[in-house]
Parts: sequence; C-alpha cells; structure tokens
Amino acid sequence: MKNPVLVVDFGAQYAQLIARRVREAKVYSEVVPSDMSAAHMLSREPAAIILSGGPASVYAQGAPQVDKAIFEAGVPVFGMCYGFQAMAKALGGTVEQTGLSEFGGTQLDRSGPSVLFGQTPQAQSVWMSHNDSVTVAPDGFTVTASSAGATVAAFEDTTRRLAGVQFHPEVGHTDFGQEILSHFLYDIAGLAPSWTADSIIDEQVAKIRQQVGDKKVLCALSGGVDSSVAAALVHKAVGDQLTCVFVDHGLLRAGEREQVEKDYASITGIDVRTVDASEQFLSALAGVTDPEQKRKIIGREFIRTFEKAARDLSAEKDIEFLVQGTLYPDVVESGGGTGTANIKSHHNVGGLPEDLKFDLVEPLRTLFKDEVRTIGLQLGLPESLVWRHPFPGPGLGIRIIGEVNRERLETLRAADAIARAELTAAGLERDVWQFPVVLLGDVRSVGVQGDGRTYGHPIVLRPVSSEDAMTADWSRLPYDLLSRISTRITNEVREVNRVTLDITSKPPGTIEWE
Ligand SMILES: Nc1ncnc2c1ncn2[C@@H]1O[C@H](COP(=O)(O)OP(=O)(O)OP(=O)(O)O)[C@@H](O)[C@H]1O
Ligand SMILES: O=c1[nH]c(=O)c2[nH+]cn([C@@H]3O[C@H](COP(=O)(O)O)[C@@H](O)[C@H]3O)c2[nH]1
Ligand SMILES: NC(=O)CC[C@H](N)C(=O)O
Ligand SMILES: [Mg+2]
Repeated sequence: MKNPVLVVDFGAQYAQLIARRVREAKVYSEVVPSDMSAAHMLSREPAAIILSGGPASVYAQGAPQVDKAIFEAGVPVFGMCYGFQAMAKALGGTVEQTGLSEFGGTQLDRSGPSVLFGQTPQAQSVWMSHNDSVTVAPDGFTVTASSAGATVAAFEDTTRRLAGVQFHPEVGHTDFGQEILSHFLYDIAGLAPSWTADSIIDEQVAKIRQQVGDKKVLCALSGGVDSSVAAALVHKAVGDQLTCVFVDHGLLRAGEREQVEKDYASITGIDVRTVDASEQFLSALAGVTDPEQKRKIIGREFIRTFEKAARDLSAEKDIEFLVQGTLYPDVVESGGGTGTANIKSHHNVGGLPEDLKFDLVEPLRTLFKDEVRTIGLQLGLPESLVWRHPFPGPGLGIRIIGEVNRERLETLRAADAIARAELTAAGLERDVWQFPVVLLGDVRSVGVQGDGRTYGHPIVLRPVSSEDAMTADWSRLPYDLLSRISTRITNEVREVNRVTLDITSKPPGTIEWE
C-alpha cells in the first residue's frame, strides 16, 4: 500500500498496537523489523516513521540503531521509548542510565507550548517503562515535558517534523495517548485522516485480483466473522471463481452446521459446500491430550480436507489458492511477529502442515477484529453475522481438557448450548466478547444428586470482555444469570455435577483453556 506510516519494531511488546492506533486515526500503518535497511524503508515512500520501544539499551554494543539517512530524507519521525532514545542518540543527544527507572502510571509535567501535546493538560498521567533516559536533547529540539525519572520526557522540532516521547502513547493507560499521536500525524507530519473502510476494501479487492487472476479459489469458511468478511472481499474481487468449503470436523457447537448451511448462502449469495470430516478428525485426535499436538493435528486435517475438496471441485486442474480469514492476533500468538513468542499455534497459522501447497489468500492478516467488523458492515454483511462471537477453528477440541471423544463432545455441546441460550435470553450477547464453555474431561468431582452420590466432570464458564482478543477481562455477568446457567447445566446435562466460573484476565490466562 502507498505511503504507509511505518512502525519500526525494535522488539516492542506491542508494536502492532502502535500501528493499530495510527489506523484508528485513519492513517494506514504497517510494522517493519528494525533490521530493514533505511534505503528499503525509504523505497516504500513512507508518510512518516514511528520508532517503537524495545528491550535494548541504545549505548550497548550491537543495540539496534536508527540510520541517519531517514532524518536526512526529511521523513517525519516520532520516537517512543527506545525509539525516542535511539532518535536522541542518532541526532547527537545523550542517553544514559541515570539510576531512575519508571514503570507503570507516571505523572508527566508539560513545559511551554507544544504542537505534540496541543491543548492537553499541563499535568497528565502517562504509562512509562524504562531504565534509560535522554539527559540531553539533540540540537534544534525543544524539550516539552518531564517526569520525576526523566528530565527530558518529550521533545519536538516541528521545522524538521520530528518528535519523541519517553512514555508509551499507544497504551490505554496513557490518558491522552491517542490525542498526542493524532497531533503528530495531523499537525506535525501533516497527514490527512483518509484510510477508511472503503479505501481498505478497494485496495484489498485490487490486491486479490492481482494475486488470483482468472484462477479458481477455495475459501475455508467457518460461518464466523473473519472468514465471512474474507469470502465477501474475494467474492467482490473475483465473483464465482470462488467456492467456499465449510468443514464439519465433529468439533462444532450444537446447531452450527445447520445454521451455516441454512443461512449462509441465502444471506451472502455465495456458494458454500459442506464437507463432513468428523470421522477423520476424531480418529486423528483419539488418545491425544497435549494442546499443541491437538492444534497441529487439527491444522493438518483441515488442510487435507481442503486438498480433497479442491480435487473434487476441479477435475482438470488443481485449485492453487486457499482463502483464510486469518487476523493479526492469530499470527502474533503463533509466534509470527518479529521476535514474538509462540503462545499457541492457531490452526490456520502455526498449525499449518509443512507440506502446504496452497497459495494463501489472507486479506485480513494485518487487521484486528474490530477493523474486520467495520469492513464487514461496509460490505453489507448483516449485523447478526458481523457481531457473532468468535469461535476458534479447532472448536470444542481445545475446550475439552484431556482426550477428545464423542461422549465428551456431546456433554460439552449440551452445556455450551445452555450457556449461550441463557446469555441471549438475558440480552447480554453484545456485552460479552466471547463465552467459551470448557469441559474438564480429565477431572472428576463428587456430587450429591437425587440423594445419591455422583462422580462427574466440572464445567468451566469463561465469559470475557475484550477489544481485540489480545487482552481480555472476565465478564461480570449478573449472579442470577450465572445461577440459572449452573442450575440448568447440572439438571440437564448428565455427567456434569459442578459448574465453575473463570475469573482470570488475559494476561495471565488466555481466553481459551488450551
Ligand atoms: N469449520 C471450518 N471450516 C472451514 N474453515 C474453517 C473452519 N473453522 C475455521 N476455518 C478457517 O480458519 C480461519 C480462522 O478461524 P477463526 O475462528 O479465527 O475465524 P472465523 O471463524 O472466520 O471467525 P470468528 O473469529 O468469528 O470465529 C477461518 O477464517 C477459516 O478460514
Ligand atoms: O481460529 C482459531 N484458531 C485457533 O487455533 C485459535 N486459538 C484461539 N483462537 C481464538 O483466538 C482468540 C484468542 O485466543 P486465546 O486468548 O485463547 O489465545 C480467541 O477468540 C480464541 O477463541 C483461535 N482461533
Ligand atoms: N520500553 C522501552 O522501550 C525501554 C527502552 C530501554 N530498554 C529502557 O529501558 O529505557
Ligand atoms: Mg471461527
């Protein structure tokens, strides 16, 4: 895409969050690794460059640096934390370990007028996380703020369109972070808020046409939000070259297959085939208890199923392209960011088999769910589909702790259906991001039912609120609703004699249990 704001990732925890905040300001942004050469970055004709935070110390040997060529080219630059320090050093300022560290909420005091801070208060709360500090700003810069642990906490040189801050404007805990970032984008870099759902759709459609040409494409369609939006984009781009395949892997929730089969084509006008592969998935999963192994097996079986569908659909020539509704969180959790850890292998990214032959078409790969929902609505998809709760591709397979088998699936399906029905009846569906129900298949607990002893399995309710699934908090559902769910599950689902509520945020817990 043309003239992006490039976020140079120095190994920050949340580099993508910076890009996301820039996009919230309606300016297109992408993350690039810090070892990309200045010439390569400049060849993208960036509208601006943002330098992220990072774990290194700029004065340490081998620490990543900023190439001065970027400043000489006249590109507007905004440094944050490590990026601020690297910028100060590159331009002749001083960075030192002063012995004063700041972590978490910190008071920032402004001094004098500032384009970057605009009309924000003289004293404001920002989020800091640093050991090193800029002690002398480079020539030509005005120091505009300080904190107890950082005498130079912000500087700007609006003539050269450069600015930097020691704190993190991208995190929600910095009170005026988005405002400060917007001042950089609009008032220092001189950019306009022009990256909208419409412009994303146009660019993606053009890109898909270029990638696919006049060839046929297969879309892995789950009936969920992401693959529906991906399918709608591809359909807009190449029309009936597209065929969607919905896999019933035996790990679906009650009524899910029927819903996709009945509603999907009528809502979207897109051709959907169902493949029943439950036997194949369940026998591949027999005896497996390790979550990562389950995910890899499911990822592999998905691809084997699509390969077979591709052969069945096109006798003369293999279909080369597979559309997936992959989003950025799937990529980053699978360890696909620059230097990020593998938290869990999402079946559609880290769980793909090594011998994958399809060319992937993933128009949503750099986006977050809320951005995808906006695009879905713009494409004319109905709210009922766009606002569906996410449901993971591996389905109930990663919500049964222990071995997955038909009997346990039936138990979990029944409990899950009750929890969902009660949430809907209470009118609280939109207040909750997602509501996993988990069966502790390898745990038993004693109960007393009908005056007799039972020895059943516990169910865990895991309702969460979230903005983008990268972080989450447990939902404070009303007690009477929780009580109804508990009573119904223990009364109606044999094998379950105990219902528990998960009250863990993410981090430390992930949303799913496996
Ligand atoms: N049962 C399925 N049949 C075919 N493809 C699937 C199935 N489940 C998942 N996929 C593929 O894996 C991708 C990732 O799954 P994921 O659950 O993250 O997205 P989604 O189902 O499209 O959206 P949502 O997040 O709303 O559930 C999907 O976009 C789709 O391409
Ligand atoms: O399609 C998917 N394939 C997967 O392998 C997978 N694992 C987790 N999820 C979903 O991703 C979001 C974040 O999940 P976690 O907090 O559990 O990591 C939540 O919305 C999860 O439901 C998956 N989706
Ligand atoms: N969060 C950061 O970018 C930290 C920068 C640098 N490692 C410091 O400790 O000061
Ligand atoms: Mg899904």
